[in-house]
Amino acid sequence: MEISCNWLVHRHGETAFNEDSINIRVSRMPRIMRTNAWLRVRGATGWARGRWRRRVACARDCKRSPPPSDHALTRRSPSPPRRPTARIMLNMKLKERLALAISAFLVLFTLMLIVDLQMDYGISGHRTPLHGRVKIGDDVDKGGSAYIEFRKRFLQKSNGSNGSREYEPSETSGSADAEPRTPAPPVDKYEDLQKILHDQLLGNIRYHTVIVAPHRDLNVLRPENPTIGEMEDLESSINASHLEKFHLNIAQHELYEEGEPLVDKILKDMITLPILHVEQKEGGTQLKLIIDYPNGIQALFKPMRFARDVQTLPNHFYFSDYERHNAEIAAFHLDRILGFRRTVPVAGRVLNMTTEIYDVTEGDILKTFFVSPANNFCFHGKCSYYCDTGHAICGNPDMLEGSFAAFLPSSDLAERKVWRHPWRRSYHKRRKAQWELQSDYCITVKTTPPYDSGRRLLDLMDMSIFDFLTGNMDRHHYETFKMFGNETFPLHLDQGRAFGKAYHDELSILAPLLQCCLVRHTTLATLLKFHNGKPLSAALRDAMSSDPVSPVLWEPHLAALDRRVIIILNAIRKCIDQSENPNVQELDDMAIAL
Ligand SMILES: Nc1ncnc2c1ncn2[C@@H]1O[C@H](COP(=O)(O)OP(=O)(O)OP(=O)(O)O)[C@@H](O)[C@H]1O
Ligand SMILES: [Mn+2]
Repeated sequence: MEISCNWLVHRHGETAFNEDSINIRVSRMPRIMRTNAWLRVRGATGWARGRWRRRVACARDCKRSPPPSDHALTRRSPSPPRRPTARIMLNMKLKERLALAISAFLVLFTLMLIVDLQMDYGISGHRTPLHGRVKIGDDVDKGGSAYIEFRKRFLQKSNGSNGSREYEPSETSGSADAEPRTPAPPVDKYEDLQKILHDQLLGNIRYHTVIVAPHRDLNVLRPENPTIGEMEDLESSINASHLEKFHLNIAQHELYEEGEPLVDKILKDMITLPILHVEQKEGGTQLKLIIDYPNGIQALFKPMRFARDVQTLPNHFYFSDYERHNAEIAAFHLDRILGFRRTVPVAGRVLNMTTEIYDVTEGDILKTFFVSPANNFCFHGKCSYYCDTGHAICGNPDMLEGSFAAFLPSSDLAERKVWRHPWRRSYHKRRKAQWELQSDYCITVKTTPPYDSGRRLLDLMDMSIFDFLTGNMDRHHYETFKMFGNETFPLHLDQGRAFGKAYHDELSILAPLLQCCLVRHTTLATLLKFHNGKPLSAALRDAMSSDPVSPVLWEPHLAALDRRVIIILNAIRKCIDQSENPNVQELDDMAIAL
């Protein structure tokens, strides 16, 4: 079986997948069987070689004299006459019969594969269909989540087939040109949701299964909220930089306080201070530079690669998408506007590549600088993705735009813990993650520390909303500050792959919210405020207008935000419906079946 799989997969040219599957199978066997498995593989090769030699010999001799076995058969004449097919089968040697059987099996298998693709249904159950349609979770919702139900309804109203929706430019409140548009006033004000919030504040609702009231939310209660400075017993000196002061002010429950004046000062520092030194950052997949300013201030630089209106290539997966510097800037402002305050300050700036990069760096990166055929100054650095001449970063002719993210405190001051995101994607073109296959996945997460108590699960709901708004599918890990233990906020770090598709709303990013049906009162209140008041697009546009590289976002991306707020509100409403009428899904399923 291992051999035939090997053959099949190689025919499709998928060596990596093949090696994986073979290794997994072999490594699961007991040691002695593993040896046998390999012997079988080796035996097969020897067998094939022997067969090839015999065929060559046969090509020389067979025509002249029939093989001895044929003579033997002709002598056994008294036996009763057989049907022609049976005779052919008998005349065949064992190995030829074997070969015929294998060929027949392969033809059948290929047919099954074709049928499988047509039906969009994985043969193994764990194999993702090869084309773009994504089947998420079981058909029947086992965990009381609203995911399947919501997706069905969502799709009934849309022309998409993959649990998400594609829009034509004319369909959205924004247009493909860069003209800002004011969206029409909302038809549905979500008064049902507003009423729940109101009742919660009045204390009329003590407990709600979907909306977590402020008096139950540790992010609001904050029984303790020490800062890094307090934990480490450090105070900033008079001549400390804004960034140092900012570091010491980072608290257990937020990166910075609402209205913190240091944030704007840090933005200004990163935009205006001279650049003293530049070095490529180790780790990560795409090129990033560490920028040194005077007074020990540092920033993480991501370069501009494309114009604002260049979207994710249709055939690119989320994990092979390029990073966009402007997504980092926009996500910082969005995080601040939404009141999360979990993203480091990020600003845009245009650099002179000669004096502000080339002249102040050293090492191997220097060897990657060149002048392009269009006479622009370019470099590509060294990294695991897109660091070659074909994907170089080029100035115009030597001026380069980029994002500058304030550096987090060093690990000497505040070590960070890296967590695998429970709803991380598979990062494989055909494999699915567990949450995509299991509709009651949230139950598994909810019962596993640190998601079984405290604020963490609610933080993931916020992150899912934040990422859905920006279209970021690349949330594989997240980080927290170790010194605060588990009861602390997760950083919203790395939004390089956000804002890639302005006309596509990727519903699967909302899976944590839809599978758990849980949201903070405060987060819902913020979304309703933008939906019924000044739209999120307008608030973000205003917030980013003072950035040196403004306009930071292409207008259709801003318009998408208002559209996505509505989708989130609908999702929350669906969750509430489901919690109040747990049998509603069964009824809907019956209705669909009829
Ligand atoms: N502002 C920052 N200050 C200090 N370190 C940072 C900052 N932002 C990111 N990092 C660190 O640098 C690493 C790489 O950053 P980032 O995730 O943005 O790059 P990336 O190339 O997109 O990585 P990946 O490909 O793994 O997603 C992160 O794991 C994080 O620990
Ligand atoms: Mn990244």
